[in-house]
Amino acid sequence: MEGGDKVGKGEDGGPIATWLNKHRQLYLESTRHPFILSIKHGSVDISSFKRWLGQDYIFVREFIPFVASVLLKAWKETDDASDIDIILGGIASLNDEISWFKKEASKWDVPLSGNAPQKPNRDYCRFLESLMGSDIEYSVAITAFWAIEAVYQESFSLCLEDDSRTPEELMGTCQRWGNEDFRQYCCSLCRIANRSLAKATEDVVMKAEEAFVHVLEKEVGFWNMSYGDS
Ligand SMILES: Cc1ncc(CN)c(N)n1
Repeated sequence: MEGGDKVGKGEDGGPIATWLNKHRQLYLESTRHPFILSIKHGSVDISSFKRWLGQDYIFVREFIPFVASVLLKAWKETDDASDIDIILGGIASLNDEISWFKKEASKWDVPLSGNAPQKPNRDYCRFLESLMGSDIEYSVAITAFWAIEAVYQESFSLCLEDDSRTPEELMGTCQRWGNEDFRQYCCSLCRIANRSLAKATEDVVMKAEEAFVHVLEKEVGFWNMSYGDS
């Protein structure tokens, strides 16, 4: 891992490194959002955090079948069986993640049932569903999967840096996605995506880049939602 590469950023010179530069402004908007910076600076409004927590639980419930669809595409299309092991590892950790959400929600008195998804969440989940179809190639789906994980990894690792003033009671949340193991997992997903893209047609590579941009846009919308009335 070259120095300076914080998250799996296509350090193996595949198309993802190119896209991260080409769409740098949007990538920064999604990974240094004011909501994340407010956690890092210790100025976060707890009602924003609680709104994000309730909405993210709804998102993760939709994310599980999406990851399962990526696993199925890997089984059908990949030439490297280790892809399946890595994606399966991601599904296993989602099982633990659901338990974490339930514990965290009860700690903050955030109701998880009867919580309606707000429009940015509904839009994001609809986008996930659009990627689950058998008409969507593995290269496109695995690129979106990497991007979704990488945005959270980079965002929450910001809140763990030495100069952070992250409130103690939010450290568990930041460590969940900001930790080194999750960064390594994102690097693995990035390598898988780059390897798949290297063998893809120009048209599929273009669709994967569009999916990458859509993920970044949906992530910005998701963070914005924590401010309420969206
Ligand atoms: C909106 C969102 N994006 C990404 C993640 C990380 N799986 C998440 N939990 N929620």
